[in-house]
Amino acid sequence: MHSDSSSAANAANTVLFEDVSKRFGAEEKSFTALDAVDFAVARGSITGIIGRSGAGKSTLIRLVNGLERPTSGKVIVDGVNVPDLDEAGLRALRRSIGMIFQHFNLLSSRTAFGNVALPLEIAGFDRDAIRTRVEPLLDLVGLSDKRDRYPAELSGGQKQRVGIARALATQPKLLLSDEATSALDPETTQSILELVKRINAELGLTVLLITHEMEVVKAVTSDVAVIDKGIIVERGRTFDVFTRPQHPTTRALLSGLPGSKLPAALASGLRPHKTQGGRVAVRITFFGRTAEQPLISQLIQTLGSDINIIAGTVDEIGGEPYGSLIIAYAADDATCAKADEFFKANGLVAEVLGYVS
Ligand SMILES: Nc1ncnc2c1ncn2[C@@H]1O[C@H](COP(=O)(O)OP(=O)(O)OP(=O)(O)O)[C@@H](O)[C@H]1O
Repeated sequence: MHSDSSSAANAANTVLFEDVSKRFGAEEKSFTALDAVDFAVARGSITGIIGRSGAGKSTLIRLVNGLERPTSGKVIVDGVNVPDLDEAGLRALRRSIGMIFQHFNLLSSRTAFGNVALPLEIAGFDRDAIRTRVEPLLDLVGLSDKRDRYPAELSGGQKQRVGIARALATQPKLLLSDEATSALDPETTQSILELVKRINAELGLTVLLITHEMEVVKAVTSDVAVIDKGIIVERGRTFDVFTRPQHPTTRALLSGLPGSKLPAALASGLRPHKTQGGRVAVRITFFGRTAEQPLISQLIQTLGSDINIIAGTVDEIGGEPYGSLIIAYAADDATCAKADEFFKANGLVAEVLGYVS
């Protein structure tokens, strides 16, 4: 029974963390970097891990390629528990995992071609086999014309493309990305993310990325986990987590996203408590089919009173559209009860932001 369910879990997931804890330091002064983490990275997904500095993101990723050992629990990659591997097993594991980094980690003495070839040389491929493998990879990342350039002659985006081609050289099943776009400008970030998405779709590669950039998670990931002080506090489909964040840490991390900030005039006028004859400001989020219905005119009819539309945005998360609208209406109990009933009946997520006079 148990082995059936675990083999099903291994088929569906490239990485499984089972009750993983990691403590650093001696017993009495030890520091818990990861605490009872249960988390799966679905095969073929682009999964993001977000969290504040020091939350445990890098530790989590270092457990996957065996650079750290868990204090307890299992880290299963493609059906194999990484802490059980010997040196030869770890070398084979690392060949099956590609990794890209914030500062690219290219060898300055080698050309683009030479950097991509390096893991193949280490794995013992001959010159012809290396050329056959490297040239299509340089082509895939759009750098065929830069094959003989040294890193110093390449832009940041081009260096990261070399890093991606190098990560793919040993035909890994899993790509780990550690802040890979954090040193790049927004436009270059966008083009690197497009490349990661293409690789994920065309090669069926599972991608696990850690980042502090919420825009990156929003643009490319299908799934996300939020880590806070070593504990996974929230996880799910990126669309669900980003449109309906439950945990205060998630809300705080997402508050920096464009569109989630309140217009300055509204923010300065918001009060936490009702005032006599005042109005309530509410953010409504629309998804899927609800976005297509004439909900505002229906709401006006339902409430029988005027509604101010204060701000609105339409956006996309992981390719799925959603809209958000901030409105204000009379804050008396009867109107609020009717509005709540309307939101519930129409499957709308409504969040009270505060009160305005
Ligand atoms: N080798 C180590 N020895 C002792 N403590 C460590 C060690 N490695 C990490 N830590 C601690 O574990 C915690 C988690 O570190 P980690 O690098 O995983 O965080 P992070 O979320 O990746 O942070 P950042 O975004 O700043 O890179 C931190 O408090 C860190 O100081």
